[in-house]
Amino acid sequence: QLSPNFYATTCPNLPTLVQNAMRQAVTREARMGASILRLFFHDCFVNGCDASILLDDTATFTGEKNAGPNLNSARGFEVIDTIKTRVEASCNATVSCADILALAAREGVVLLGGPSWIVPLGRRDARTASQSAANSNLPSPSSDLATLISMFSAKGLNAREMTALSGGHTIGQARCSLFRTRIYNETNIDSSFATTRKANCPASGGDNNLAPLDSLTSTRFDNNYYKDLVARRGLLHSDQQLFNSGSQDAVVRTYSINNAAFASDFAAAMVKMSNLSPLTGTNGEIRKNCRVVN
Ligand code: HEM
Ligand SMILES: [Ca+2]
Ligand SMILES: [Ca+2]
Repeated sequence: QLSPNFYATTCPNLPTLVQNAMRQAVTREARMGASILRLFFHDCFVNGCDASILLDDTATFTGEKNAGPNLNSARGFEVIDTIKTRVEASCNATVSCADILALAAREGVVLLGGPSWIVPLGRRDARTASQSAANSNLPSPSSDLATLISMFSAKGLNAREMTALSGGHTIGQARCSLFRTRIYNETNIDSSFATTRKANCPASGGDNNLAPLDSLTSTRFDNNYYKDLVARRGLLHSDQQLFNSGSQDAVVRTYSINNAAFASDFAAAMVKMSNLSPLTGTNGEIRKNCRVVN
């Protein structure tokens, strides 16, 4: 139902506008490519790719930004605002925030050296958001493999697609509070890796100290994340679950030695995720400002 050509006549320079703004943002801070990718994931898993995550809370509206997985964690909203402002200047009241986020996520990945894919377009923006769905539909870093598989399966994504999408952790950072238990209490971890991470993540305090999700190339979209998993250097409990004598070990091994296989599976799974229950036709709206309903 979505189509890559949706704005071909109504906003032909849309891809260029998004690309240029993302290039500026990622040049300023490489991590922004990661942050925008994560925003898109957190949008799509909560009532579909409808830009629900972009809505600000107000006195009378509870959105998703303060849900557990997003609070003090989701970032990059200003970049989406900048893109939206430029797109409105060029194609007034035409392009949804949901489509801008989908395009920006791809650009971030491409700018950091990852695969490209064709983004289906024509999503419209939600007039609602759900903090409770954000709390219940997004996986936690303490999730076990069975939970990860079932949460992705609930979104129509199989275990292999879950493992490929988790490769999003080849870029970006995580806070100490979310990996402390892993580095202090778990045994399926490389001991020198644990020691290194403990230096910037004390047993108590330093909750917001950051560490790279990929130990070597956190600003490069490559397959090193899977090499880390094979070496038991997964940062999050949920990461190492993908390589812990379970059903995904073989897939992780394949991706760890075959970047092309990872890149192509990741791209295909991103397209699938980007099709999660979009609002189309006359449903939803084209928001003027991504932070508020019209
Ligand atoms: C499989 C289940 C997943 C879990 C449990 C999970 C969990 C997390 C956690 C806990 C963080 C760090 C947040 C913080 O420190 O505040 C994080 C960061 C990140 N996640 Fe995931 N994630 C999952 C899947 C994904 C997927 C499917 C993608 C994208 C395709 C993704 C992309 C990212 C990125 C890029 C970052 C870094 C963001 C930044 O540096 O701003 N994650 N994730
Ligand atoms: Ca959503
Ligand atoms: Ca990497």
